[in-house]
This record gives sequence, C-alpha cells and structure tokens, in this order.
Amino acid sequence: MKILYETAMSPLNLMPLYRVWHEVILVILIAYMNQTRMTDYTLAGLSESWVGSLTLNLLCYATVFVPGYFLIWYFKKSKYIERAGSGLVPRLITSCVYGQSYDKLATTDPSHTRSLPPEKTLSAKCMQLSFCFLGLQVSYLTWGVLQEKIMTKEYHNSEGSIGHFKDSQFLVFVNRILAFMLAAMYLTCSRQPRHTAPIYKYSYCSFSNIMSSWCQYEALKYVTFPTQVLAKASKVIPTMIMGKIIASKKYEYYEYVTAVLISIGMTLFLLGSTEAHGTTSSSTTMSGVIILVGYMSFDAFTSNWQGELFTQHKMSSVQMMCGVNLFSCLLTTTSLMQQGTFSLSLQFMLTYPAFFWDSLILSVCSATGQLFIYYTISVFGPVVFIIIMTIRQGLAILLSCFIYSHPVTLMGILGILLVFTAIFLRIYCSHRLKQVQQRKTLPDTTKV
Ligand SMILES: Nc1ncnc2c1ncn2[C@@H]1O[C@H](COP(=O)(O)OS(=O)(=O)O)[C@@H](OP(=O)(O)O)[C@H]1O
Repeated sequence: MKILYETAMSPLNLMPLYRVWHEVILVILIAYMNQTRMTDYTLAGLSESWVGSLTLNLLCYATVFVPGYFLIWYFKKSKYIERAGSGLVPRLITSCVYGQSYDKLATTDPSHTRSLPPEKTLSAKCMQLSFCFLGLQVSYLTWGVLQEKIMTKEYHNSEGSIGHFKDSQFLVFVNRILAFMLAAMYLTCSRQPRHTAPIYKYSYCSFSNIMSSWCQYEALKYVTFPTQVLAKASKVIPTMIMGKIIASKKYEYYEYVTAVLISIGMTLFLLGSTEAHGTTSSSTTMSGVIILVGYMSFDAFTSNWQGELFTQHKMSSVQMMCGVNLFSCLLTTTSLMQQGTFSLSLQFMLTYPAFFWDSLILSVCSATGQLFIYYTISVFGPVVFIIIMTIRQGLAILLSCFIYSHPVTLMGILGILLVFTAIFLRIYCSHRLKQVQQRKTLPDTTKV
C-alpha cells in the first residue's frame, strides 16, 4: 500500500496523474450530459444555462485545486519540511505549503522583533481614510466607465469589420495579469517584510473573488433592477456576518444600526435616481436570488479572508496583491483555455487594436484600484472597505446624473442624507467608544 501511495505521488508521476484528472472531467461531463438528456448539445450549449456554465467553470478550476490539494496533502503527510534542503525548489515548496512560522522568524529576523508602530492620531487617521477613499473612488469610477464602454461598444478595424466583445472572464484575466506583473515587479525592487503566510492560502480569496465577479455578471440576467440594487446596497451586512463566522469578530450595536441605515439609504438613493436599464430581466427568478446570495457570500468572504491574513501574517498590501493575483491568473487562464475562449479573445484583440488599448487602460485602473483595496483592508479592515465601495456605486450614479442631466428625486436625496447621517454616526460613536475605553484603562496605567 505504502509503495503504491509513494509511486502515485512521486513527482515523476504527476503528469500521468494530471492526464487522468482530465479524463475524469470528461467522464463527469459526459455523465452530466447523459443524466440531463443533453447528449445532443455541445459544450457551448451547456454554458448557456447558468448551472451549466457554473459547472463548467468549477470543473475547470478543479483541475487546479484538486491536484494542488493532493500535493499539499502529500507534502504535509510525508513531513517534507523536516527533510527539506536549502535549494530553490525546497524553499519554494516550503513557502507554498507551510509558509514561514512567525515565531521562528522572530528569533532569526530582527525586522520581526521590532515593536508595534505608535497609535496614529485622529487627524492622521482621517487623512489616511480620505486617501483610501479618494484612491478607491478615482480608480473604480474610471474602471466602471471603461468596463461598460468595452462591453457595450462596437469595435471597428481598418478593413471595415465590426465586432462586439462579450467575454467578461477574459477581462477579469487581463485585469489580474497586469496587477500581478506590477506587484511582482514592485516586490523585486523594494524592501518588504519577510513573507510568512503559506502561499496556497491566497487561493481561497482568489477563488471567491473570481466567483463573486462571475455571479455579479450572471445575476444581471435573472433579477430585476430593484433586487439587484438591494443586494449591492446592503453588502455591508453580509460582510459583518462573515466577519463573525471567519474571524469571530464582535461588533458594537451602533455598527449594526449604521450598517442597516447605510443599506436602506443606498437602496432609496439608487432606486430614486436611476431607471431600470442594464438588466435583461423583467422578473426576479429563484435562479437570480441564488446567484445574488452567491455574489454577496463570495464578496463578503473575500475581504474578510484577506483581513484575517493581514492580521495573522502581517504581510504588506503589495505582497497580498501579488499572491491573490497569482492564483487569479492561474484559475482564469486554465478556465479560458479549457473552454477554448482564450484564443478567441486574443484574436479579437489582434483584429481590433482599439480594444487592446481600452483593455490596457482598464487593467491599469484595476491594478491601481487593487493597490487601494489591499491597503484599505490592511489598515481599516473589510467592513470600512465595503462601505467605501458601496458609496462608490452611489457616486457612479450621481456622476451619470450630472453628466447626462438626469434629475435626482426626493427619495434619492433622502437616501443620500440617510447614508451620510449613518456614516457620521458611525465615526462619532467609534470615537466616543475609544474615549470611554481610554478613560477606563487610565487608572491602571497610572498605578504602574
Ligand atoms: N476584496 C477584494 N479583493 C480584490 N478585488 C476586489 C475585492 N473586492 C472587490 N474587488 C474587485 O473590485 C471590482 C469591483 O467590485 P464590485 O463591483 O463588487 O464592487 S462594488 O459593487 O462597487 O462594491 C471587481 O473587479 P473585477 O473582478 O475585475 O470585475 C472586484 O473583483
């Protein structure tokens, strides 16, 4: 049994294992088609229903995750770390599977024994928050405009042909590859804290991030505009619930109350200021509700998991950006290649040079936006980040009302007032709470 296990898991045998996995996928697909009486349909047909398209995507991602899972399991089971040498490959395997223990580093690396930075003053914190807020708004407002342009614009070339680009997964890939390259370049030229997290841990939030993007695009086909607005405007509530599940976080009452007020205010504003365009559906179906719940859960998981990684491993935001995008590139490339759409999108890029330039600017905005995302989560945590992103949706609508001279209704104005009151309340209560806590701890410190 031991010999069988060792032969199967030997690195030399990994290629056949990988091929076997492809065979397994084909068998599952055929079984799926048989079971659902879809034998006459092609894979393209399968991807037309959301369940089919989701199954296809998940199977493609599984070709990365399943071998990865078995490799990690094998290295841990065989206690690889105890016999790992000092070459490049052992170091790489150790970083991917185990990371470097923070305690171990503290004894060897002086940069890890330094004391914590002093607590920032209120005005310094306000400056930092305004920096994150402005950075996220500018990057993602531009990104939103460009994304809509790419997905709706007709592209022309010098030979007179016209084309529409429709593959959102390719856009996600283009955004991630540039972000990964920029982060990797920055890491090689700058001094960074020692990286302690096992690299595979980034794959969880990378997967949830890709899945939340997929759900977001897919949901548009199955839900009415008000349902979609309600889901997007109330993202802060699932984020807090997920924080309780993942990190056992405790929130104060004022945080729950202001989260609900922000959600109600944003819903009123978005419903009061926009018309129901952009959605192809005139009714909300069960499928739509399932996909929206998926969107909110994956989105809430992503930022909370990232927040937890920052807390546990103290990596820099660029290290996080590099790690997450590494897996996002791996997952999206695998899926695009296996579904045969990668070459089609590249072909589109070659045929329509204007599309190349639009995608490049889109990825630059996305990469800048990601820098701000990771910085905001590392300094202020996932809930503040989600509130800023929720406000972004409101600002995007306000901007379009301003550009296209749409009026903002009374309900919209009430919504804005409610959101700002809730934010003010949140800042005020958090400040008051800190003062009370400081007063409580003051007698203890004077005794010492
Ligand atoms: N936590 C975290 N980490 C990394 N990237 C993230 C995160 N949250 C949002 N995003 C990316 O930001 C893009 C906009 O996301 P959303 O449309 O969900 O944001 S929002 O609706 O404005 O709240 C969107 O980019 P694309 O995936 O390229 O569409 C999200 O993937």
